[in-house]
Amino acid sequence: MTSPWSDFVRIERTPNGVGRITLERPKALNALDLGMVRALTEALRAWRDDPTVVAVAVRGMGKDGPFGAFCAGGDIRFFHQAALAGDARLEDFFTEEYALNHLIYTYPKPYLAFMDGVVMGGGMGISQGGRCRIVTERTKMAMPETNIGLFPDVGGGHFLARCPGHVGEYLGLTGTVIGAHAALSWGLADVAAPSADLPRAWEALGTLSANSPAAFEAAWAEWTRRAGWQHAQARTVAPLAPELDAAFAADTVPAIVAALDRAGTEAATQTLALLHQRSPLMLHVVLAQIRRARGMALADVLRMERDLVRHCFHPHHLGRTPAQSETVEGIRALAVDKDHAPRWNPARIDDVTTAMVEPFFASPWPAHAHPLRDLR
Ligand SMILES: CC(C)(COP(=O)([O-])OP(=O)(O)OC[C@H]1O[C@@H](n2cnc3c(N)ncnc32)[C@H](O)[C@@H]1OP(=O)(O)O)[C@@H](O)C(=O)NCCC(=O)NCCSC(=O)/C=C/C[N+](C)(C)C
Repeated sequence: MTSPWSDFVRIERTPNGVGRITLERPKALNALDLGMVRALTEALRAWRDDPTVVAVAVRGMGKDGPFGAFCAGGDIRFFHQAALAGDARLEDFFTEEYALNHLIYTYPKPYLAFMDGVVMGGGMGISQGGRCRIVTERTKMAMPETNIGLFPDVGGGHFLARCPGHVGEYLGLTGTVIGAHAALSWGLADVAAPSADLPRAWEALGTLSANSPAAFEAAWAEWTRRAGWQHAQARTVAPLAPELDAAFAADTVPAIVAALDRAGTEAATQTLALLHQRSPLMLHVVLAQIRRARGMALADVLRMERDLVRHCFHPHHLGRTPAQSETVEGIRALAVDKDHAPRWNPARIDDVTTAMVEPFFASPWPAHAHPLRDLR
């Protein structure tokens, strides 16, 4: 049945105690709106507290049926409209989405994410905290937010900071799209499956016999091994190209740019071209976000990101209104006017100052009034 919170979320519980969720908004690549976030949260809380439920799985509906697309992130068109209209639901969305991400990370039962097709932004937020993150040859994974004048949130600081070497900075700043191989190598997936296997795997969830979450996890692991799926432990880590890793180790964005310029390889030149398309302001913010997140617990990372997203849409410290925010401009260019020509402000990486970046990290709320104060 569809959730009472959203027609875009189908919720079912199999007789053997597996909660199954299907995102059903294929025309927007299953982009998440507030109703979908609430539907997921309510289902997950109910199943967490139901002793007869042993595991949960989530997938997306593609244009030709189940699978083929997981989730392209938060509904950026809604962000744009809501920011321009001063719609208070935007703030609720941010708080509730981050709380959902935290719920998934701390979920006491196996959470399986079938990450077939597009997995971006908020799609990473509802999968990276899972215990079994399944990718396929069709997976297109990214944290593309610098392309829309935003930053890799939904726990991006947490999971990007934990990638090997300086992969996290590379992915977060450039928004590069990766496939199954890189996702497995860099700790962003647990198992790779042929997409053709997914329908029977989904059905198998309803047949595995397990009377506890631990027994389910063991039975599922055995099923995937028999199916010949490739587990992350079996892989050697494929590093980022050495010149990219060295460049993204630099202390500042201009120093990263200079290092890529000096390296001059094809990979460095392509990476440099990507960086020059992104919001210069947000490149600086994202570098600081990932570096700070390395020393922080998940709940603190999400609180920091909640502060950052508030400043992104209310950039008073830059003397700008919500309508003049870098994010509203980035979404306009990508998904509203679709001219793909954002007018970033400042336009040049070298023109971003510390005084523009540092206030993003000052919380607009005292600790006792923070919207995510209860996360542990
Ligand atoms: C590269 C993408 C994913 C796919 O490109 P494509 O060419 O294969 O498909 P197309 O762009 O035509 O998309 C099909 C339709 O889906 C709509 N769409 C796609 N993504 C979204 C989205 N995130 N929100 C709303 N609608 C979306 C797209 O407009 C098309 O609709 P029409 O046919 O024009 O009616 C490409 O779609 C893309 O780059 N999408 C954006 C990806 C992105 O930036 N994701 C991150 C979003 S921010 C986020 O997730 C953070 C959330 C946290 N928080 C809320 C707290 C800020």
